[in-house]
Amino acid sequence: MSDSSKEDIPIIINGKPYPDIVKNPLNEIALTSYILGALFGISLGLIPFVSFRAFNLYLMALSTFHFLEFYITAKYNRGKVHSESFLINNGVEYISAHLVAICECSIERVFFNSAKRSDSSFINSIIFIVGLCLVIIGQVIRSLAMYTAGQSFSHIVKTSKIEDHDLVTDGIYSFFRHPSYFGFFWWAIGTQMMLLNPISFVLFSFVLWRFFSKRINYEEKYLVEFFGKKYLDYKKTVPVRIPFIN
Ligand SMILES: C[S@@+](CC[C@H](N)C(=O)[O-])C[C@H]1O[C@@H](n2cnc3c(N)ncnc32)[C@H](O)[C@@H]1O
Repeated sequence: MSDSSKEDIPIIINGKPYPDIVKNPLNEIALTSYILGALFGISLGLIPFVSFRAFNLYLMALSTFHFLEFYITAKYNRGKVHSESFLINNGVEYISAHLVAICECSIERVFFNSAKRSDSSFINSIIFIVGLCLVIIGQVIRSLAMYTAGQSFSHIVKTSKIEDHDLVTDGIYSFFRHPSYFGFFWWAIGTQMMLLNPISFVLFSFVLWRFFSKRINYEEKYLVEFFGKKYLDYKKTVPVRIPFIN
């Protein structure tokens, strides 16, 4: 993921953390927000005129996700907000996975048109609806996690404890041990179900599961180091709820 030098100690003004203007070039933030808003608006506006509506919904889900990553950080964790908080530059694997998904649905749309239609069979309709629900629920859980963790949330895993990092065990963290990962996992899988993309569905499930399994292990080593027995007790009582990750 991104460069850790962007996550330094926050600037404090009147006792409150304030977004660092150097890390938040206003022209870049404004342009990124404009592009994400335009993508959302154009995709929504074209829905009545296109036959593959799931693709428009997918673009709307993508633009909403990236907008909210920045917005929630700016609102509830403003000392840590920076231009990369949009998480658009989320690593080669992330961008490649979405490019593969777009290629898959374009190719299948040309060669297996009826199999891509959510109204062509009962099974397709169910997969599409479940996918849409996962996207919405996944997004809500992810955003709620960022809001609940507040200043303790950081897009980059902390390897040394900073002063404003408290252990969060309330709200959505009392039901999921890693709610933002749980939300992202199902959001991403949901996008591929919505698109009726069998290959990317398997690819996303496998790659994300492996990524979060390793990431949680790594993250928890530091959480135990920072919070000791408190974290171990929390770990014992609250599950991750991503299948086969303890
Ligand atoms: C990208 S956030 C993800 C948080 C959490 N894993 C989740 O899925 O909601 C990563 C940062 O959150 C911190 N973190 C994870 N769980 C935490 C908790 N329960 N309380 C406080 N900080 C936590 C980690 O130390 C790490 O620096």
